[in-house]
Amino acid sequence: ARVQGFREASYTTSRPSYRSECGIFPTSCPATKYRSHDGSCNNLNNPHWGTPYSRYERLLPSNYADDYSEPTESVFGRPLPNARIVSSKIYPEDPQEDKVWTLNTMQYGQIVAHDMSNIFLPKISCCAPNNEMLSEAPENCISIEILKQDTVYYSHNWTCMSVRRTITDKDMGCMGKRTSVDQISDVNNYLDLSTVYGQDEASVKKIRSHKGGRLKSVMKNGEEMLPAESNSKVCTRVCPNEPCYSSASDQRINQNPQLTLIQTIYVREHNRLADRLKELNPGWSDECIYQEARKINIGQHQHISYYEWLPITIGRQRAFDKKLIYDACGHVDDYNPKIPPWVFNEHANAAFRYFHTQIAGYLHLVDEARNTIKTARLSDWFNRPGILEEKGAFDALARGLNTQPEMHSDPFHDEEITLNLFRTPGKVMGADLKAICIQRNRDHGLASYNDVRVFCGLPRARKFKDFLDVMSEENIKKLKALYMHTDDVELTVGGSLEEVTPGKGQAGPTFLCILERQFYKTRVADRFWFENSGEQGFTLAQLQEIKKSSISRLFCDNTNIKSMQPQGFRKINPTNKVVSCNNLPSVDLTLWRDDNNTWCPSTNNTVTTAAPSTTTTSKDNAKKVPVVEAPTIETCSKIGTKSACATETTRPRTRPTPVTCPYHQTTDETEATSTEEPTSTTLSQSVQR
Ligand code: HEM
Repeated sequence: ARVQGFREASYTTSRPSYRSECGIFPTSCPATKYRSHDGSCNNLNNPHWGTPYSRYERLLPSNYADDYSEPTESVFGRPLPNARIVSSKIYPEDPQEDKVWTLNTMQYGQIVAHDMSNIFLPKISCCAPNNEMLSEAPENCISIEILKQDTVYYSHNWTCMSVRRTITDKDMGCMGKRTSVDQISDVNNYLDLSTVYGQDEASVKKIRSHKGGRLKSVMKNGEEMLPAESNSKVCTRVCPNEPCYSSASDQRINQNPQLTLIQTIYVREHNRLADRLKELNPGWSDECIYQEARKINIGQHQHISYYEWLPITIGRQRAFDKKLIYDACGHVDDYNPKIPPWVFNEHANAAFRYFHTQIAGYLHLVDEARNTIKTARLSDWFNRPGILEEKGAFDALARGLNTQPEMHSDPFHDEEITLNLFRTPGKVMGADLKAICIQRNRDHGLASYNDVRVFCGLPRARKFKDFLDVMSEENIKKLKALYMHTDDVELTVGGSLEEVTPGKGQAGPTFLCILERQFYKTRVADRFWFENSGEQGFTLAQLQEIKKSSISRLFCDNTNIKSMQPQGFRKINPTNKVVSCNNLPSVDLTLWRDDNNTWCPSTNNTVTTAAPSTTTTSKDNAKKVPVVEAPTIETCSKIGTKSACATETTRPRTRPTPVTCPYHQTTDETEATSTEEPTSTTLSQSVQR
């Protein structure tokens, strides 16, 4: 039986138009069993913990060169090498595909990253020790014009060799206080699908349809898509009518097609859940259905993130040893109200970014037989999500994510992100993500690589050869050619050169040490964590259903894909063969049947017969309800070929486009020699049965 008496989660938080404090401070916390959208009141003793506009936490004290200088010299006054030069020497392109994991492993990582943090750049930049936000106070700002120029410079000029720094807190009004300030993240820190549901109560209002608990969506060519904005400036448009999706959920949603694809899948999943809950509980209100569907969706996301994705990323054994996951089907109840959920600056702005190494420059569009039918060049589609609305492209890209390998975790990076990031149509080059990441490390004054090594139990390197404990001689040589002293090596750079131990995660020891600390707190600091019992949690039987969710089933349920390998993060191989979607475990939602209509006591219990919706989710529903057909991008409809307004799509590549991906073949050398870890018990068992 469910505990009764909660109120529905609708309340306001205090958000002054002129923010003087970092974070959002709720005026009161309502008695509700649902999490808020901005993360407030998750921790009842510290209701502002985890809210947007809060500081990144630091594992180690900041390490700014000095209060006034440009971050082009180290804390010891020695000049630092130009970030773009470091990037080109340390992170050249040398494409090695990963032998075990699919591109979906990389892509899901970005979903997790965006859920947890986002540097807040415009206008406001830093947070003083007294929690004062140094931002809009005029005396602290140089001028908005300068900021604009800097933004332009930052966006377009990273390609040239004379790289300037990124916007720093010095620009933003923290001058003279560099050593004591922290940067700010503008999204809530909990792993709660805030990328889908938005960051506060105000933005979620724009995303919800307010009917049947659903999120807004539209049908286009028989596909459920996010509502597009016709005149949004956040996207690049080659054709005038290219869609651009709402930034009400997360401003980065349009950044690359595969990111948009997974976010769309999560919106479809919400609506699929909402439709089913409504069927089971016709008396539930819109609010009740919305909150329960959201809760299930987040539970599934947390399960997939921690039980499928995280063990690949940081190593299964480590995930168990560090109490990030449990070999248990029941509740875990490890919530610790004393631990704040803040994201570590060293995590978001160094360690977690390491996985940019896994990005592939070309996205495969794959048919149901797992043949690659086309490829799309990544830099043709930055901030151009319209590719997803091309006929058949959504499903083909979705299959591609689960078929194409991610790139191997090593210092090498695809030039699509080190030369062509955010390349605009007609331009031959774009920006350099790795140079940006190095500059970001400097701007944020992150503790040095050597200091973090010591924090993580490695000895301080006095000479470059002391790095030999975790790095190859060749990589040490590269560092020595660029840096004057071991203490000058930035965390971003040093950590990325550490050897990755096969079977023990996808990063070296220093980054793993940071990642494991972050993922521990992200879990135990969340009162609404899906494995917690209590009024806000799932019943034991429901939890066991949630634990059946998987990345593969998520894709099956929300695309037209008919078959999937059971472990979508793992490449197709003889022990992970493509099977009918019907054979994959699914969450039995009948456990959410509320015959007495007691779960949502404040619900208006009248059964409403809503007007036919113009939106729908599942394939079945798509046939039943009227559909709003949207115009297609006629002239841009041929992916990878030149058309009236297509971008330049080809550059000479040494890599041939693979033609087929024969999953049915039994010999797979890469799998035989791979260094993969033991498979997840739950998943592999369910598959083999
Ligand atoms: C095609 C894929 C990706 C692209 C194009 C991309 C691009 C970017 C860009 C442009 C930034 C902001 C850089 C700055 O201004 O400092 C960023 C930040 C970041 N990226 Fe990625 N990224 C991708 C995938 C990933 C993946 C796979 C991960 C991790 C698994 C990741 C983790 C992060 C993190 C943690 C940040 C900083 C977040 C924050 O602001 O707190 N990214 N990325």
